[in-house]
Amino acid sequence: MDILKVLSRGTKKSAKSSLSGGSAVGKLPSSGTKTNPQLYHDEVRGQKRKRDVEEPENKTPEVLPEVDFFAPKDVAELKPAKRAEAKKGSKRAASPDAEAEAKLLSAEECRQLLRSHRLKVTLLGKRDEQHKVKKSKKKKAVVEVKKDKKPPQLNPQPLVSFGQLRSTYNLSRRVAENLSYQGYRVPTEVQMGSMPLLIRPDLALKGEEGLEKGIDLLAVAPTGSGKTISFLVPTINNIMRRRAQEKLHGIHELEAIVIVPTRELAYQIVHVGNQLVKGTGIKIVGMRKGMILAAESQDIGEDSSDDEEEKPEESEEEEEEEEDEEEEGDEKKGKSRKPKVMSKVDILITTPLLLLNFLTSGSASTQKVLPTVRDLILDEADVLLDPLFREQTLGIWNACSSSDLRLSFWSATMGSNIETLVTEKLASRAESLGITQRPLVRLVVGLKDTAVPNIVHRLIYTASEQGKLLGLRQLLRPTSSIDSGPPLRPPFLVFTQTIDRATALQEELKYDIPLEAGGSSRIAALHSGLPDAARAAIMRKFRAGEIWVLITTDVLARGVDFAGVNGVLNYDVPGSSAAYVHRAGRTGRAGREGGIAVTFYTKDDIPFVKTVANVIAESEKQAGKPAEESSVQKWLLDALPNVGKEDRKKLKERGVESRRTGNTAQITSRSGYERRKEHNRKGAIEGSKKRKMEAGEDNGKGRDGEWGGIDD
Ligand SMILES: Nc1ncnc2c1ncn2[C@@H]1O[C@H](COP(=O)(O)OP(=O)(O)OP(=O)(O)O)[C@@H](O)[C@H]1O
Repeated sequence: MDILKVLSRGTKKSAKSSLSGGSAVGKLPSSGTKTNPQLYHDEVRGQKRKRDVEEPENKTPEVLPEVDFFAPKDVAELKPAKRAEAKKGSKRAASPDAEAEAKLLSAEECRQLLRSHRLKVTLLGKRDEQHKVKKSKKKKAVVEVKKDKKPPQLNPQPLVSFGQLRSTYNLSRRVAENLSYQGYRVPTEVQMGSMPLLIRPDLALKGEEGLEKGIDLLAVAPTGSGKTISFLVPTINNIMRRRAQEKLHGIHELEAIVIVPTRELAYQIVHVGNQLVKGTGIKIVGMRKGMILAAESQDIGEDSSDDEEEKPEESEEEEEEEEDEEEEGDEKKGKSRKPKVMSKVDILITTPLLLLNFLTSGSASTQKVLPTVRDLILDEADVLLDPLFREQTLGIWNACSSSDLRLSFWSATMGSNIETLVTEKLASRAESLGITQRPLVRLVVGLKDTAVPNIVHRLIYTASEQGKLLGLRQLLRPTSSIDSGPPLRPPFLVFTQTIDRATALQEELKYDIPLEAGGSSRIAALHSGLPDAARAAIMRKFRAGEIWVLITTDVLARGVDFAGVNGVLNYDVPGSSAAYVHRAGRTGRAGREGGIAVTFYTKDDIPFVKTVANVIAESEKQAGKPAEESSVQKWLLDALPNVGKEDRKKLKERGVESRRTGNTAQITSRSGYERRKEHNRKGAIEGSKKRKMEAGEDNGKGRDGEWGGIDD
């Protein structure tokens, strides 16, 4: 019965959890222990950090609230005293611009504070020049050019506390209150760096010629570091400020679009956004198939027939009901659902193809444009600008025709190729519109690209595929632990390379959990081959703690926030270092300790393990772990072969080849005879279904051009 006890632990919501048996267990993400969301707070030599002196609210982590990990952070859940406190705080803080300026930190204080939080802000823009030189000159010349043209570093005002959003940056009172209700106490590094830049660039970049009017932003910050709040709060606030200035009350106009790679992430952002817009009148909507938005047609130069078509006014309740239904999926309602005219959307959250389909629907000679959009946000920008989605994403980007458009790009991983693409695209857009290009600022938290510093990493070699299965079963046992480190405890995520393998692994493990503990209902598989309703239901159950082991593909690798997930198991090696970072980053969110990422590898994976091993080594280095204690010893790093460019590309696109076909593609503990018998039982219909699914997966996309699995 031990397994029941162990698995039940993951679902407890109280900080005084029933976890027992060692301090490591007490620190699990699901246990609700206090945490500090700031990953980096190095000492600044010879200077006490100003925020420690000035901001009592910021003295924490001791006073951080206990977190109810799986529950939505709803205002209604907060105690009345806390609500009143939040309200008082935000009212008290109102102040005019002059006062705000007086509160700004000196340039040196900014520099010190940014440095102590490992925040690096640079002005991009000259890179294209560097690249041209790189191609045409010899190596020596390149080095010289690079040295000379290092992008200039900036020291913008960092956000020292959330209270400052109101007192210094004049954030809308409502939004400040809503943010306060979330229970956050200190801004994370990415919030420190980005929010002033996006809310009040004139203050944050005071004195920086040409930047005060506003910037485009490329932000690279670790997984789970609060990027969603970083882009949503400024976006909401900018809409409110502009409407207040122009005395536009009670209107709805599509002003901001957030593009994300998966529908799970879209729903999640709608949910987070809805907490922030309560009482503001702003509507955040998730894009759905058949939804019609207000748009202009580019070719005929006037509104097309379906533009601005008003439907009878809906009551707030009706609209809210519709949004709630999104999570349930459209399938339930059948295909007869009519396309709907949306007249009330201020912020749209969408996957690329859904919106592009709308923009390109209708006559082939017309293309719809969205001139009212002033904020275009690419969350998980590197994947959205990867060749897989690039055309779709750029299609939307091109349709946002406002000369005031502000762009921001967010991810935990951003290759230099993406930076170059963004820089070039911004320049060509400015040229074609005949406008001055906004400056592009890059903000990096920690070291660019490569780390998940606040979790434990383990690389485990098994002699065969069967060994991995045994290993996973071992991990499901209550007494097991990995080496001498903390055990992997449910709830956790298991990543496989393909949809087939996810399904097969679920089949294989479903009787491993005793009936008394919920049996097979505790294990589920989620992938892009499932209908919307099933995906939404699984997500809901996992968040509610009803599912303990969720087997999935890379469809859940990015952005999805399961605060109480204790660990990630890479049953199959990820296809790139970025894929490892994003998968591993599903645990240890908001600085929570005790998260663990385990990666199994077999001899088939050896050519590709070095990328993962490097990320682990870098993560541990950033976390301050001495090299001799690293879980990837130097001898292993030295011994692992380097991966050639071509192989890396192939792996990224297709995964480990042998796992797509043949014996090692199967996950099973059954004998060959049993497997053949089972195989013969499968009918032709089943076979054709499977082929369709594989076709969708082959190009890395699931249905609707969504992020589906392999690739990164
Ligand atoms: N200042 C804060 N203090 C504590 N928790 C926070 C803070 N800001 C955000 N969070 C919480 O941190 C978690 C992760 O936030 P979010 O999903 O925005 O991360 P992310 O940076 O977008 O991660 P990813 O790169 O994986 O998409 C969320 O549960 C969010 O509620």
